[in-house]
Amino acid sequence: MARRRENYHQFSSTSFPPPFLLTTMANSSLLPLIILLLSSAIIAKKSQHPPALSLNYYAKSCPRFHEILQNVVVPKQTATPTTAAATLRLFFHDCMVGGCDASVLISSNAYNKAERDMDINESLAGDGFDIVARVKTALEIECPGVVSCSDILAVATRDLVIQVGGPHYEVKLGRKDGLESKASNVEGRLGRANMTMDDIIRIFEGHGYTIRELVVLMGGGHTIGFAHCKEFESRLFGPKPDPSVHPKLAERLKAMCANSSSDPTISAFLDPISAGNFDNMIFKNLLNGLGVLGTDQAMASDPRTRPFVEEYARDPVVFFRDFARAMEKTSVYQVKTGKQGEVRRRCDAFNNLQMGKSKTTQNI
Ligand code: HEM
Ligand SMILES: [Ca+2]
Repeated sequence: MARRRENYHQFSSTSFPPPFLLTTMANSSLLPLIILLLSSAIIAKKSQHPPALSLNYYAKSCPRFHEILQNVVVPKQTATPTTAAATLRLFFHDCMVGGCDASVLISSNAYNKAERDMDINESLAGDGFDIVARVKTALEIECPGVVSCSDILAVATRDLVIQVGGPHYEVKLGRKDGLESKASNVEGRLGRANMTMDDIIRIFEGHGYTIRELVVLMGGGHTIGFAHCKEFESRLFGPKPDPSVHPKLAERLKAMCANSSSDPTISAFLDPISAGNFDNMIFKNLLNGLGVLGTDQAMASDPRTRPFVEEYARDPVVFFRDFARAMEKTSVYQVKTGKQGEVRRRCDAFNNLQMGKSKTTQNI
């Protein structure tokens, strides 16, 4: 009773409305907000945002990761200089199809026609697959089941780009290997050398790249490596030879590809002037009609891409800076973390060999 009086006294003498009523009012107006916060916290906990990638992901679980990788990569590139280009293309073809998740490394089996058996991937050179497999074997001895094939591919690519003279960029770690690899996922996600610039731009924009990034990636990618005759022959021999091919280059390529029907392995350097080095020569070439692929040459004629070709031909520092940024962006594209993937025991097979059996039978 006394308390009630006391309270009453407080109400009447100090403030109106009384504090307890104020709190209640405040509570009631905040109630929807509190409910919202609580429910979103519950939802967030349920959907458990996947962990982010980090630079020191293997610092505790496999501290010698990078050293072990380098012990395989450096001598392999020295002995087989085609490795860098093979690995860079492999990495790009992986990332563009379902993200950088090593899906391109999976071998087909009786149940599943995998990405690597799509025609566009059949020309991926063996050295890229080989380097990942060898690094994986070396790592499994020291830290079994720890390092993903997708992290190996991403870091090997970066190190090989540097080894052939390209720029450094950071590669965050913690990617998981994908649980799906279907040939039917590839179409429309990678460009082909006979496409129009409209098609190429559409594909790159679909992946979230600007036209500037398209030019730096395509040019940077093709500053090293080879193309088989079938990728550019129509520019030389077709009913209407492409007038944008420099006559001297046309002559050389024609002589080279004369017997390509009997030997389909014949290939030409994508950058005929400085093939082995990662440099901005490819852009200078394009301005002089020395592009081997039709799509590369088209970057120099299309008004949407030409300004960037000119800029990179002029300024190797800007080219390196932009290529590094675009590669760093590529390396985290649609990556899988946490339970979205796995760390494969071997890079060419899912841990569960029956993976996707029922879903993928129709691909065969
Ligand atoms: C839509 C754009 C692109 C098209 C149409 C294209 C097309 C091609 C073609 C036709 C080849 C020759 C393949 C062969 O005959 O074996 C090739 C090779 C290559 N591409 Fe691309 N490419 C594109 C973008 C890229 C990008 C963005 C990169 C990397 C950043 C890249 C990296 C490479 C490399 C390194 C090679 C040489 C592979 C080797 O020597 O083993 N390409 N590309
Ligand atoms: Ca992939």
